[in-house]
Amino acid sequence: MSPPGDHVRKAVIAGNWKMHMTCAQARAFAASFRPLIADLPDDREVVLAPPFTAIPTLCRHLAGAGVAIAGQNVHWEESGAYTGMISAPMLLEHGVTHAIVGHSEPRKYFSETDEQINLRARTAQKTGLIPILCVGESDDQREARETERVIHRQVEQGLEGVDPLRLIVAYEPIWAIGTGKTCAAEEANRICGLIRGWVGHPEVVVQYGGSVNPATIDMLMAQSDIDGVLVGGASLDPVSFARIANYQVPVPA
Ligand SMILES: O=C(CO)COP(=O)(O)O
Repeated sequence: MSPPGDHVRKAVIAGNWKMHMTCAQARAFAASFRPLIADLPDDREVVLAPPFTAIPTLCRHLAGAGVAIAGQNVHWEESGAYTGMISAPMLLEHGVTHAIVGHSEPRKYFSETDEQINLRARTAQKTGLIPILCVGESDDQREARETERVIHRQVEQGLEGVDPLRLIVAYEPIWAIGTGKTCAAEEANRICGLIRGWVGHPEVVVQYGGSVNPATIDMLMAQSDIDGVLVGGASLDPVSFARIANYQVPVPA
């Protein structure tokens, strides 16, 4: 655990657009978003993960704005017969710097395993991308009090052979994703602290994700072990995502 409010790690505010946004919509977003983040304090970084098709547009229209671009996934091979997939060199060619791996949606809809996710994370690092490894328990697992066991396994298997210093881990409880139910800040902080311990390096950046919005961001960022957020729905609107990026930690009374 870190002392409260002592953020030695740079905060990382990331948006995951999932399967939203055409190139035209990404262009309009960039035009509105750019002036709203012009004066961000330098204690934080902003990352956006658009769909693959909107990556070149977003890279071009946010050039010089201080926004890093992420892939929403990355294959473990650098090329090959994998119809429909995108490799790390393909992302790097456009200036992409990060890649989400192990998000609960591909885990659920495409049956991604911890072993595959580990291969993705390793390939990402090997080629120079920073993996954003997502972990988190389902509602049933939470009810069955399996949260710690599930996340411990995801961290241990997902990060085998992965360098903790070129890595972000996002704690995304599945029951909080897209439901409007943000995990209580103290509970999210507790799990993020556990994740830091399991990764075994105090400098690893640990984010929280799950229904983060402009009303909850300041309290989340006030927590000692939450170094940033991974935002879905609220990152589609430039005003709300800019408000999240411009978070202000409340000063204790
Ligand atoms: O899955 C998420 C980010 O990766 C969270 O999505 P929401 O912010 O829409 O709950």
